[in-house]
Amino acid sequence: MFLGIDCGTQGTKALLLDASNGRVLGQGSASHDLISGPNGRREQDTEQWTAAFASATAAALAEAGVDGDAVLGIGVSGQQHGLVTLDAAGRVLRPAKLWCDTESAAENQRLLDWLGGEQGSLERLGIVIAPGYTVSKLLWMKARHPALFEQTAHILLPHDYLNHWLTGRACAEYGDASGTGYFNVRTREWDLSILRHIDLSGRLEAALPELIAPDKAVGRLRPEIAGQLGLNPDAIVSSGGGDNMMGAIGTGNIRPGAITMSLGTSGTLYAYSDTPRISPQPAVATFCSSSGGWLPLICTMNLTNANAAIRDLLQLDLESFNALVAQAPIGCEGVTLLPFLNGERVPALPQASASLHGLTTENLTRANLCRAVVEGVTFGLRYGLDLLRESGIRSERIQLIGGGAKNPLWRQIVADMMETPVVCTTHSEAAALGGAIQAAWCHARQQDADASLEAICSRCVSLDERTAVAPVAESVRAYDQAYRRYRQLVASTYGQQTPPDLTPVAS
Ligand SMILES: Nc1ncnc2c1ncn2[C@@H]1O[C@H](COP(=O)(O)OP(=O)(O)O)[C@@H](O)[C@H]1O
Ligand SMILES: O=C(CO)[C@@H](O)[C@H](O)COP(=O)(O)O
Repeated sequence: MFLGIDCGTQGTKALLLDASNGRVLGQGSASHDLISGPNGRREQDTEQWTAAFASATAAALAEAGVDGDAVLGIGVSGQQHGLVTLDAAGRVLRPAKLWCDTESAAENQRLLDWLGGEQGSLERLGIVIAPGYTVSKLLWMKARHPALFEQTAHILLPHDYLNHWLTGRACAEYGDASGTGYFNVRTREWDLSILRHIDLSGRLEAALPELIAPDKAVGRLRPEIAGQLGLNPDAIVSSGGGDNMMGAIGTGNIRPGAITMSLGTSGTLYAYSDTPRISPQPAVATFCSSSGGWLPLICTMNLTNANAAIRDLLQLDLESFNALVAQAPIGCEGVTLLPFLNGERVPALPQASASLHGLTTENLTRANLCRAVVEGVTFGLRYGLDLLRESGIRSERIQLIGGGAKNPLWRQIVADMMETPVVCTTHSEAAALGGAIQAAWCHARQQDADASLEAICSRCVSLDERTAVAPVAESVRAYDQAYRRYRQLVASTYGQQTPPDLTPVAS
Protein backbone atom coordinates (compact mmCIF):
# COMPACT_ATOMS: atom_id res chain seq x y z
CA MET A 1 0.00 0.00 0.00
CA PHE A 2 1.41 3.43 -0.91
CA LEU A 3 0.28 6.88 0.14
CA GLY A 4 0.38 9.81 -2.31
CA ILE A 5 0.02 13.34 -1.00
CA ASP A 6 -0.49 16.45 -3.11
CA CYS A 7 -0.03 19.78 -1.35
CA GLY A 8 -1.76 22.09 -3.88
CA THR A 9 -2.51 25.78 -3.55
CA GLN A 10 -6.07 25.41 -2.36
CA GLY A 11 -5.70 22.19 -0.42
CA THR A 12 -3.97 18.90 0.29
CA LYS A 13 -5.19 15.68 -1.25
CA ALA A 14 -4.25 12.18 0.00
CA LEU A 15 -4.70 8.93 -1.90
CA LEU A 16 -4.05 5.34 -0.82
CA LEU A 17 -2.99 3.04 -3.66
CA ASP A 18 -2.70 -0.71 -3.85
CA ALA A 19 0.15 -0.73 -6.37
CA SER A 20 -0.17 -4.48 -7.01
CA ASN A 21 -3.44 -3.96 -8.91
CA GLY A 22 -3.79 -0.17 -9.33
CA ARG A 23 -6.82 0.12 -7.07
CA VAL A 24 -7.30 3.42 -5.22
CA LEU A 25 -8.59 2.31 -1.83
CA GLY A 26 -9.25 5.64 -0.18
CA GLN A 27 -8.92 9.40 -0.62
CA GLY A 28 -9.06 12.44 1.65
CA SER A 29 -8.61 16.18 1.38
CA ALA A 30 -8.29 19.30 3.52
CA SER A 31 -8.16 22.94 2.44
CA HIS A 32 -5.56 25.73 2.90
CA ASP A 33 -6.01 29.51 3.15
CA LEU A 34 -4.03 32.09 1.21
CA ILE A 35 -2.44 35.12 2.86
CA SER A 36 -2.90 37.87 0.27
CA GLY A 37 -1.16 41.21 0.63
CA PRO A 38 -0.23 44.30 -1.38
CA ASN A 39 1.70 44.16 -4.65
CA GLY A 40 0.69 40.60 -5.47
CA ARG A 41 1.76 38.97 -2.18
CA ARG A 42 0.51 35.37 -1.91
CA GLU A 43 1.78 33.38 1.04
CA GLN A 44 0.75 30.39 3.14
CA ASP A 45 1.48 29.20 6.67
CA THR A 46 3.36 25.91 6.53
CA GLU A 47 1.48 24.69 9.64
CA GLN A 48 -1.60 24.57 7.40
CA TRP A 49 0.19 22.13 5.11
CA THR A 50 1.22 19.78 7.90
CA ALA A 51 -2.23 19.94 9.53
CA ALA A 52 -3.90 19.31 6.15
CA PHE A 53 -1.43 16.45 5.48
CA ALA A 54 -2.51 14.79 8.73
CA SER A 55 -6.26 15.20 8.23
CA ALA A 56 -6.24 14.23 4.53
CA THR A 57 -4.18 11.12 5.39
CA ALA A 58 -6.52 10.15 8.22
CA ALA A 59 -9.51 10.55 5.88
CA ALA A 60 -7.89 8.41 3.14
CA LEU A 61 -7.02 5.63 5.63
CA ALA A 62 -10.53 5.75 7.11
CA GLU A 63 -12.19 5.57 3.70
CA ALA A 64 -9.98 2.62 2.77
CA GLY A 65 -10.53 0.91 6.13
CA VAL A 66 -6.79 0.23 6.13
CA ASP A 67 -4.40 0.40 9.08
CA GLY A 68 -1.54 2.90 8.62
CA ASP A 69 0.92 0.08 9.39
CA ALA A 70 0.19 -1.33 5.93
CA VAL A 71 1.69 1.74 4.22
CA LEU A 72 5.10 0.83 2.76
CA GLY A 73 5.92 4.17 1.18
CA ILE A 74 4.85 7.80 0.83
CA GLY A 75 5.37 10.13 -2.14
CA VAL A 76 4.79 13.85 -1.72
CA SER A 77 3.81 16.19 -4.56
CA GLY A 78 3.82 19.93 -3.95
CA GLN A 79 2.94 23.22 -5.60
CA GLN A 80 6.12 24.34 -7.38
CA HIS A 81 8.45 27.32 -6.84
CA GLY A 82 7.38 28.25 -3.26
CA LEU A 83 10.10 29.34 -0.84
CA VAL A 84 10.26 27.88 2.67
CA THR A 85 13.14 29.11 4.82
CA LEU A 86 14.28 27.33 7.99
CA ASP A 87 16.78 28.37 10.65
CA ALA A 88 19.60 26.13 11.87
CA ALA A 89 17.25 24.46 14.37
CA GLY A 90 14.83 23.60 11.55
CA ARG A 91 12.23 26.23 12.54
CA VAL A 92 10.23 27.91 9.76
CA LEU A 93 11.31 31.57 9.57
CA ARG A 94 8.28 33.09 7.84
CA PRO A 95 5.23 32.05 5.77
CA ALA A 96 6.00 30.29 2.49
CA LYS A 97 6.06 32.65 -0.46
CA LEU A 98 4.10 30.88 -3.22
CA TRP A 99 4.43 30.26 -6.97
CA CYS A 100 1.58 32.75 -7.61
CA ASP A 101 3.22 35.57 -5.58
CA THR A 102 4.21 38.41 -7.93
CA GLU A 103 5.58 40.71 -5.23
CA SER A 104 9.15 39.90 -6.30
CA ALA A 105 8.52 40.57 -10.04
CA ALA A 106 10.93 43.55 -9.94
CA GLU A 107 13.64 41.40 -8.30
CA ASN A 108 13.05 38.77 -11.00
CA GLN A 109 13.61 41.40 -13.69
CA ARG A 110 16.87 42.48 -12.00
CA LEU A 111 18.10 38.89 -11.91
CA LEU A 112 17.04 38.36 -15.52
CA ASP A 113 19.03 41.46 -16.54
CA TRP A 114 22.05 40.08 -14.65
CA LEU A 115 21.70 36.76 -16.52
CA GLY A 116 21.76 38.61 -19.85
CA GLY A 117 18.01 38.68 -20.50
CA GLU A 118 15.92 35.79 -21.77
CA GLN A 119 18.69 34.50 -24.02
CA GLY A 120 21.28 34.60 -21.23
CA SER A 121 18.92 32.81 -18.85
CA LEU A 122 18.16 30.11 -21.45
CA GLU A 123 21.85 29.57 -22.15
CA ARG A 124 22.87 29.43 -18.55
CA LEU A 125 19.96 27.63 -16.84
CA GLY A 126 18.00 26.11 -19.73
CA ILE A 127 14.92 28.10 -18.66
CA VAL A 128 13.94 31.76 -18.56
CA ILE A 129 13.35 32.75 -14.94
CA ALA A 130 9.80 34.04 -14.49
CA PRO A 131 8.02 35.98 -11.74
CA GLY A 132 6.97 33.44 -9.14
CA TYR A 133 10.14 31.32 -9.41
CA THR A 134 11.99 30.79 -6.14
CA VAL A 135 15.14 32.74 -6.95
CA SER A 136 13.60 36.23 -6.92
CA LYS A 137 11.98 35.47 -3.55
CA LEU A 138 15.48 35.13 -2.06
CA LEU A 139 16.51 38.57 -3.29
CA TRP A 140 13.19 39.97 -2.01
CA MET A 141 13.71 38.37 1.41
CA LYS A 142 17.22 39.76 1.71
CA ALA A 143 15.89 43.28 1.09
CA ARG A 144 12.66 43.08 3.10
CA HIS A 145 13.57 40.74 5.94
CA PRO A 146 17.34 41.06 6.38
CA ALA A 147 17.36 39.69 9.94
CA LEU A 148 15.45 36.56 8.90
CA PHE A 149 17.61 36.23 5.79
CA GLU A 150 20.70 36.14 8.04
CA GLN A 151 19.19 33.26 10.01
CA THR A 152 18.41 31.19 6.91
CA ALA A 153 20.02 27.76 7.11
CA HIS A 154 17.78 25.82 4.68
CA ILE A 155 16.01 26.93 1.50
CA LEU A 156 13.34 24.43 0.56
CA LEU A 157 10.49 24.05 -1.90
CA PRO A 158 7.05 23.13 -0.50
CA HIS A 159 7.39 19.39 -1.12
CA ASP A 160 11.02 19.41 0.13
CA TYR A 161 9.74 21.04 3.31
CA LEU A 162 7.11 18.33 3.80
CA ASN A 163 9.75 15.62 3.18
CA HIS A 164 11.95 17.34 5.79
CA TRP A 165 9.05 17.41 8.25
CA LEU A 166 8.42 13.69 7.61
CA THR A 167 12.02 12.46 7.73
CA GLY A 168 14.24 15.19 9.21
CA ARG A 169 16.34 15.24 6.01
CA ALA A 170 16.67 18.23 3.66
CA CYS A 171 16.69 16.92 0.08
CA ALA A 172 15.57 18.04 -3.34
CA GLU A 173 14.93 16.20 -6.60
CA TYR A 174 15.55 17.42 -10.12
CA GLY A 175 11.98 18.17 -11.27
CA ASP A 176 10.99 20.60 -8.56
CA ALA A 177 14.56 21.95 -8.31
CA SER A 178 14.39 22.97 -11.96
CA GLY A 179 11.70 25.54 -11.10
CA THR A 180 13.90 27.38 -8.62
CA GLY A 181 15.92 29.50 -11.05
CA TYR A 182 19.16 28.41 -9.37
CA PHE A 183 19.36 25.04 -11.09
CA ASN A 184 20.75 24.05 -14.47
CA VAL A 185 18.17 21.82 -16.17
CA ARG A 186 20.69 20.46 -18.69
CA THR A 187 23.26 19.22 -16.17
CA ARG A 188 20.85 18.71 -13.24
CA GLU A 189 23.07 20.68 -10.86
CA TRP A 190 22.55 23.74 -8.67
CA ASP A 191 23.74 26.99 -10.24
CA LEU A 192 25.76 28.50 -7.42
CA SER A 193 26.80 31.70 -9.13
CA ILE A 194 23.30 33.23 -9.17
CA LEU A 195 23.07 32.53 -5.43
CA ARG A 196 26.49 34.18 -4.91
CA HIS A 197 25.24 37.15 -6.90
CA ILE A 198 22.33 37.48 -4.45
CA ASP A 199 24.53 37.04 -1.39
CA LEU A 200 28.29 36.81 -1.29
CA SER A 201 28.49 35.34 2.21
CA GLY A 202 27.99 31.76 0.97
CA ARG A 203 24.90 31.44 3.20
CA LEU A 204 22.60 30.48 0.33
CA GLU A 205 24.90 27.82 -1.10
CA ALA A 206 25.23 26.29 2.35
CA ALA A 207 21.44 26.33 2.71
CA LEU A 208 20.84 24.26 -0.46
CA PRO A 209 19.36 20.80 0.05
CA GLU A 210 21.16 17.73 -1.27
CA LEU A 211 19.95 16.66 -4.73
CA ILE A 212 18.74 13.09 -5.18
CA ALA A 213 17.43 11.14 -8.19
CA PRO A 214 13.65 10.58 -8.44
CA ASP A 215 13.85 6.82 -7.73
CA LYS A 216 15.74 7.39 -4.48
CA ALA A 217 14.30 7.56 -0.98
CA VAL A 218 14.69 10.65 1.20
CA GLY A 219 14.53 8.32 4.22
CA ARG A 220 12.11 6.82 6.69
CA LEU A 221 9.48 8.54 8.80
CA ARG A 222 10.64 10.14 12.04
CA PRO A 223 9.16 8.00 14.85
CA GLU A 224 7.17 10.89 16.34
CA ILE A 225 5.67 11.74 12.93
CA ALA A 226 4.82 8.08 12.26
CA GLY A 227 3.03 8.06 15.63
CA GLN A 228 1.25 11.34 14.97
CA LEU A 229 0.03 10.25 11.52
CA GLY A 230 -0.68 6.64 12.53
CA LEU A 231 1.65 5.36 9.80
CA ASN A 232 4.15 2.51 9.62
CA PRO A 233 7.47 3.85 11.06
CA ASP A 234 9.35 1.75 8.47
CA ALA A 235 7.56 3.41 5.55
CA ILE A 236 9.98 5.02 3.10
CA VAL A 237 9.51 8.56 1.79
CA SER A 238 10.36 8.78 -1.92
CA SER A 239 11.93 11.87 -3.48
CA GLY A 240 8.50 13.27 -4.39
CA GLY A 241 8.36 16.20 -6.78
CA GLY A 242 6.57 19.28 -8.05
CA ASP A 243 2.84 18.79 -8.60
CA ASN A 244 3.17 18.93 -12.37
CA MET A 245 5.98 16.38 -12.38
CA MET A 246 3.90 14.09 -10.20
CA GLY A 247 0.83 14.81 -12.35
CA ALA A 248 2.90 13.59 -15.31
CA ILE A 249 3.58 10.28 -13.51
CA GLY A 250 -0.06 10.03 -12.40
CA THR A 251 -1.23 10.38 -16.02
CA GLY A 252 1.39 7.96 -17.34
CA ASN A 253 3.07 10.87 -19.16
CA ILE A 254 6.53 9.33 -18.80
CA ARG A 255 7.24 8.68 -22.50
CA PRO A 256 6.99 11.14 -25.41
CA GLY A 257 3.62 11.41 -27.13
CA ALA A 258 1.08 12.68 -24.61
CA ILE A 259 0.08 16.15 -23.39
CA THR A 260 -1.38 16.59 -19.91
CA MET A 261 -3.41 19.70 -19.08
CA SER A 262 -4.22 20.55 -15.48
CA LEU A 263 -7.14 22.81 -14.53
CA GLY A 264 -6.16 23.55 -10.91
CA THR A 265 -5.48 26.89 -9.23
CA SER A 266 -2.94 27.29 -12.03
CA GLY A 267 -3.46 26.09 -15.58
CA THR A 268 -0.64 23.89 -16.83
CA LEU A 269 0.22 21.96 -19.97
CA TYR A 270 3.17 19.61 -20.26
CA ALA A 271 4.67 16.77 -22.23
CA TYR A 272 7.50 14.33 -21.44
CA SER A 273 10.76 14.50 -23.35
CA ASP A 274 13.70 12.12 -22.96
CA THR A 275 16.23 14.79 -23.92
CA PRO A 276 16.64 18.34 -22.59
CA ARG A 277 15.15 19.84 -25.78
CA ILE A 278 15.33 23.44 -24.63
CA SER A 279 12.58 25.43 -26.29
CA PRO A 280 13.65 28.79 -27.72
CA GLN A 281 10.20 30.02 -26.58
CA PRO A 282 10.83 31.81 -23.26
CA ALA A 283 7.33 30.90 -22.02
CA VAL A 284 8.00 27.16 -22.36
CA ALA A 285 9.83 26.04 -19.24
CA THR A 286 11.91 22.95 -19.95
CA PHE A 287 11.81 21.57 -16.41
CA CYS A 288 13.17 18.14 -15.50
CA SER A 289 10.58 15.44 -14.91
CA SER A 290 10.50 13.38 -11.71
CA SER A 291 10.79 10.20 -13.72
CA GLY A 292 14.25 10.59 -15.25
CA GLY A 293 13.61 12.89 -18.23
CA TRP A 294 12.38 16.42 -18.94
CA LEU A 295 8.97 18.07 -18.88
CA PRO A 296 8.52 21.13 -21.13
CA LEU A 297 5.72 23.05 -19.44
CA ILE A 298 3.47 26.08 -19.78
CA CYS A 299 1.84 27.58 -16.70
CA THR A 300 -0.84 30.25 -16.43
CA MET A 301 -1.29 31.88 -13.04
CA ASN A 302 -4.97 32.76 -13.30
CA LEU A 303 -7.31 29.83 -13.70
CA THR A 304 -9.81 28.53 -11.14
CA ASN A 305 -8.86 31.45 -8.84
CA ALA A 306 -10.25 33.83 -11.49
CA ASN A 307 -13.43 31.74 -11.78
CA ALA A 308 -13.70 31.86 -7.99
CA ALA A 309 -13.35 35.67 -8.00
CA ILE A 310 -16.35 36.05 -10.33
CA ARG A 311 -18.26 33.39 -8.40
CA ASP A 312 -17.68 35.25 -5.16
CA LEU A 313 -18.62 38.58 -6.73
CA LEU A 314 -21.92 37.14 -7.96
CA GLN A 315 -22.34 35.10 -4.75
CA LEU A 316 -22.70 31.80 -6.58
CA ASP A 317 -21.85 28.27 -5.52
CA LEU A 318 -19.90 26.11 -7.96
CA GLU A 319 -22.99 24.36 -9.30
CA SER A 320 -24.89 27.59 -10.02
CA PHE A 321 -21.77 29.11 -11.59
CA ASN A 322 -21.34 26.10 -13.91
CA ALA A 323 -25.06 26.24 -14.81
CA LEU A 324 -24.72 29.91 -15.80
CA VAL A 325 -21.61 29.17 -17.91
CA ALA A 326 -23.72 26.62 -19.80
CA GLN A 327 -26.48 29.18 -20.44
CA ALA A 328 -24.26 31.68 -22.30
CA PRO A 329 -23.28 31.17 -25.95
CA ILE A 330 -19.67 30.73 -27.14
CA GLY A 331 -18.07 34.18 -27.27
CA CYS A 332 -20.43 35.48 -24.56
CA GLU A 333 -22.23 37.80 -27.01
CA GLY A 334 -19.10 39.93 -27.31
CA VAL A 335 -18.04 40.04 -23.63
CA THR A 336 -14.33 39.27 -23.11
CA LEU A 337 -12.58 39.01 -19.77
CA LEU A 338 -8.78 39.22 -19.70
CA PRO A 339 -8.32 37.42 -16.37
CA PHE A 340 -4.87 38.62 -15.26
CA LEU A 341 -5.96 39.41 -11.71
CA ASN A 342 -2.54 39.03 -10.14
CA GLY A 343 -0.30 39.62 -13.16
CA GLU A 344 0.37 36.68 -15.47
CA ARG A 345 3.24 34.35 -16.37
CA VAL A 346 1.87 33.06 -19.74
CA PRO A 347 1.25 35.33 -21.56
CA ALA A 348 4.15 37.15 -19.89
CA LEU A 349 2.32 40.13 -18.37
CA PRO A 350 3.65 40.22 -14.79
CA GLN A 351 2.44 43.75 -14.13
CA ALA A 352 -0.99 43.39 -15.76
CA SER A 353 -4.34 43.62 -14.03
CA ALA A 354 -7.55 42.03 -15.28
CA SER A 355 -9.97 43.87 -17.58
CA LEU A 356 -13.45 43.38 -18.94
CA HIS A 357 -14.38 44.35 -22.51
CA GLY A 358 -17.32 44.66 -24.86
CA LEU A 359 -20.11 45.25 -22.34
CA THR A 360 -23.41 46.64 -23.62
CA THR A 361 -26.83 47.04 -22.02
CA GLU A 362 -27.91 43.87 -23.84
CA ASN A 363 -25.01 41.54 -23.12
CA LEU A 364 -24.28 42.43 -19.48
CA THR A 365 -25.70 39.24 -17.96
CA ARG A 366 -24.53 36.99 -15.16
CA ALA A 367 -24.31 34.10 -17.63
CA ASN A 368 -22.04 36.04 -20.02
CA LEU A 369 -19.79 37.16 -17.14
CA CYS A 370 -19.43 33.59 -15.84
CA ARG A 371 -18.68 32.16 -19.26
CA ALA A 372 -16.31 35.05 -20.11
CA VAL A 373 -14.03 34.21 -17.20
CA VAL A 374 -13.93 30.50 -18.11
CA GLU A 375 -13.23 31.36 -21.76
CA GLY A 376 -10.64 34.00 -20.79
CA VAL A 377 -8.59 31.63 -18.62
CA THR A 378 -8.83 28.86 -21.22
CA PHE A 379 -7.62 31.21 -24.01
CA GLY A 380 -4.38 31.57 -22.00
CA LEU A 381 -3.95 27.80 -22.26
CA ARG A 382 -4.74 27.89 -25.99
CA TYR A 383 -1.91 30.41 -26.42
CA GLY A 384 0.32 28.11 -24.32
CA LEU A 385 -0.60 25.06 -26.40
CA ASP A 386 0.37 26.90 -29.58
CA LEU A 387 3.76 27.72 -28.03
CA LEU A 388 4.28 24.13 -26.93
CA ARG A 389 3.38 22.90 -30.41
CA GLU A 390 5.73 25.44 -32.00
CA SER A 391 8.45 23.84 -29.84
CA GLY A 392 7.80 20.58 -31.71
CA ILE A 393 5.54 18.84 -29.19
CA ARG A 394 2.76 16.80 -30.75
CA SER A 395 -0.11 14.91 -29.25
CA GLU A 396 -3.32 13.58 -30.67
CA ARG A 397 -5.20 13.90 -27.38
CA ILE A 398 -5.09 16.05 -24.27
CA GLN A 399 -5.26 14.25 -20.93
CA LEU A 400 -7.18 16.54 -18.60
CA ILE A 401 -6.72 16.57 -14.81
CA GLY A 402 -7.19 18.92 -11.81
CA GLY A 403 -10.36 20.17 -10.12
CA GLY A 404 -11.78 21.85 -13.25
CA ALA A 405 -11.56 18.61 -15.27
CA LYS A 406 -14.56 17.35 -13.26
CA ASN A 407 -16.77 19.76 -15.21
CA PRO A 408 -18.02 18.15 -18.50
CA LEU A 409 -18.73 21.54 -20.08
CA TRP A 410 -15.17 22.75 -19.44
CA ARG A 411 -13.88 19.52 -21.01
CA GLN A 412 -15.86 20.32 -24.16
CA ILE A 413 -14.65 23.95 -24.11
CA VAL A 414 -11.05 22.70 -23.98
CA ALA A 415 -11.62 20.23 -26.84
CA ASP A 416 -13.24 22.90 -29.04
CA MET A 417 -10.85 25.74 -28.21
CA MET A 418 -7.74 23.57 -28.66
CA GLU A 419 -9.28 21.69 -31.62
CA THR A 420 -8.05 18.49 -30.00
CA PRO A 421 -9.85 15.52 -28.43
CA VAL A 422 -9.83 15.50 -24.63
CA VAL A 423 -10.02 12.67 -22.09
CA CYS A 424 -9.65 12.49 -18.31
CA THR A 425 -7.64 9.89 -16.49
CA THR A 426 -9.67 7.61 -14.23
CA HIS A 427 -8.24 9.26 -11.14
CA SER A 428 -8.51 13.05 -11.39
CA GLU A 429 -6.14 13.54 -8.41
CA ALA A 430 -3.27 12.70 -10.73
CA ALA A 431 -0.54 14.44 -8.69
CA ALA A 432 -1.41 12.48 -5.53
CA LEU A 433 -1.61 9.30 -7.61
CA GLY A 434 1.79 10.15 -9.13
CA GLY A 435 3.19 10.49 -5.61
CA ALA A 436 1.91 7.04 -4.63
CA ILE A 437 3.23 5.50 -7.87
CA GLN A 438 6.65 7.10 -7.39
CA ALA A 439 6.77 5.74 -3.81
CA ALA A 440 5.94 2.25 -5.15
CA TRP A 441 8.71 2.61 -7.76
CA CYS A 442 11.23 3.75 -5.16
CA HIS A 443 10.23 0.81 -2.91
CA ALA A 444 10.52 -1.66 -5.81
CA ARG A 445 13.95 -0.28 -6.76
CA GLN A 446 15.23 -1.04 -3.26
CA GLN A 447 14.63 -4.73 -4.04
CA ASP A 448 15.37 -4.71 -7.79
CA ALA A 449 17.57 -1.99 -9.31
CA ASP A 450 15.81 -2.45 -12.68
CA ALA A 451 12.21 -2.19 -11.44
CA SER A 452 10.42 -0.07 -14.03
CA LEU A 453 8.18 2.93 -13.46
CA GLU A 454 6.43 2.12 -16.72
CA ALA A 455 5.22 -1.24 -15.40
CA ILE A 456 3.69 0.40 -12.31
CA CYS A 457 2.11 3.19 -14.39
CA SER A 458 0.57 0.68 -16.76
CA ARG A 459 -1.08 -1.10 -13.79
CA CYS A 460 -2.20 2.07 -12.02
CA VAL A 461 -3.06 4.68 -14.69
CA SER A 462 -5.94 4.42 -17.12
CA LEU A 463 -8.04 6.75 -19.23
CA ASP A 464 -11.72 7.14 -18.45
CA GLU A 465 -13.18 6.84 -21.96
CA ARG A 466 -16.60 7.93 -20.63
CA THR A 467 -15.13 11.43 -20.32
CA ALA A 468 -13.75 11.52 -23.88
CA VAL A 469 -14.95 14.45 -25.99
CA ALA A 470 -14.09 15.45 -29.55
CA PRO A 471 -14.04 18.98 -30.99
CA VAL A 472 -17.23 20.09 -32.75
CA ALA A 473 -16.46 21.91 -36.04
CA GLU A 474 -18.99 24.72 -35.57
CA SER A 475 -17.79 25.43 -32.03
CA VAL A 476 -14.15 25.36 -33.15
CA ARG A 477 -14.94 28.15 -35.62
CA ALA A 478 -16.82 30.18 -33.00
CA TYR A 479 -13.90 29.91 -30.52
CA ASP A 480 -11.48 30.82 -33.25
CA GLN A 481 -13.32 34.12 -33.70
CA ALA A 482 -13.45 34.72 -29.96
CA TYR A 483 -9.72 33.92 -29.63
CA ARG A 484 -8.88 36.50 -32.32
CA ARG A 485 -10.83 39.06 -30.31
CA TYR A 486 -8.95 38.02 -27.14
CA ARG A 487 -5.59 38.55 -28.89
CA GLN A 488 -6.63 41.94 -30.23
CA LEU A 489 -7.77 43.02 -26.80
CA VAL A 490 -4.57 41.83 -25.09
CA ALA A 491 -2.52 43.82 -27.61
CA SER A 492 -4.65 46.96 -27.36
CA THR A 493 -4.93 46.82 -23.56
CA TYR A 494 -1.35 45.99 -22.62
CA GLY A 495 0.36 47.70 -25.55
CA GLN A 496 4.11 47.26 -25.54
CA GLN A 497 3.97 44.82 -22.64
CA THR A 498 2.27 42.29 -24.97
CA PRO A 499 4.53 39.37 -25.93
CA PRO A 500 5.34 39.74 -29.67
CA ASP A 501 3.88 36.32 -30.47
CA LEU A 502 0.51 37.33 -29.00
CA THR A 503 -0.16 40.17 -31.37
CA PRO A 504 -3.42 39.87 -33.35
CA VAL A 505 -3.63 37.38 -36.20
CA ALA A 506 -5.18 38.45 -39.49
CA SER A 507 -8.74 37.17 -40.02
N1 LIG B 1 -16.99 20.65 -11.24
C1 LIG B 1 -16.13 21.67 -11.23
N2 LIG B 1 -16.23 22.67 -12.14
C2 LIG B 1 -15.37 23.71 -12.15
N3 LIG B 1 -14.36 23.84 -11.27
C3 LIG B 1 -14.21 22.89 -10.33
C4 LIG B 1 -15.06 21.75 -10.26
N4 LIG B 1 -14.65 20.97 -9.22
C5 LIG B 1 -13.58 21.61 -8.67
N5 LIG B 1 -13.33 22.75 -9.33
C6 LIG B 1 -12.31 23.76 -9.00
O1 LIG B 1 -11.03 23.16 -8.95
C7 LIG B 1 -10.20 23.92 -8.05
C8 LIG B 1 -9.30 22.99 -7.27
O2 LIG B 1 -8.53 22.27 -8.17
P1 LIG B 1 -7.21 21.51 -7.69
O3 LIG B 1 -6.65 20.84 -8.91
O4 LIG B 1 -7.53 20.63 -6.53
O5 LIG B 1 -6.33 22.76 -7.23
P2 LIG B 1 -4.95 22.90 -6.43
O6 LIG B 1 -4.18 21.61 -6.66
O7 LIG B 1 -4.32 24.09 -7.06
O8 LIG B 1 -5.27 23.14 -4.98
C9 LIG B 1 -11.15 24.71 -7.16
O9 LIG B 1 -11.00 26.09 -7.44
C10 LIG B 1 -12.52 24.26 -7.59
O10 LIG B 1 -13.44 25.33 -7.58
O1 LIG C 1 3.86 27.28 -10.82
C1 LIG C 1 3.35 26.27 -11.27
C2 LIG C 1 3.99 25.50 -12.35
O2 LIG C 1 5.18 26.04 -12.84
C3 LIG C 1 2.02 25.82 -10.72
O3 LIG C 1 1.46 24.81 -11.49
C4 LIG C 1 2.17 25.39 -9.27
O4 LIG C 1 2.88 24.18 -9.23
C5 LIG C 1 0.85 25.35 -8.53
O5 LIG C 1 0.04 24.30 -8.88
P1 LIG C 1 -1.51 24.09 -8.50
O6 LIG C 1 -1.72 24.49 -7.10
O7 LIG C 1 -2.32 24.87 -9.46
O8 LIG C 1 -1.72 22.62 -8.73
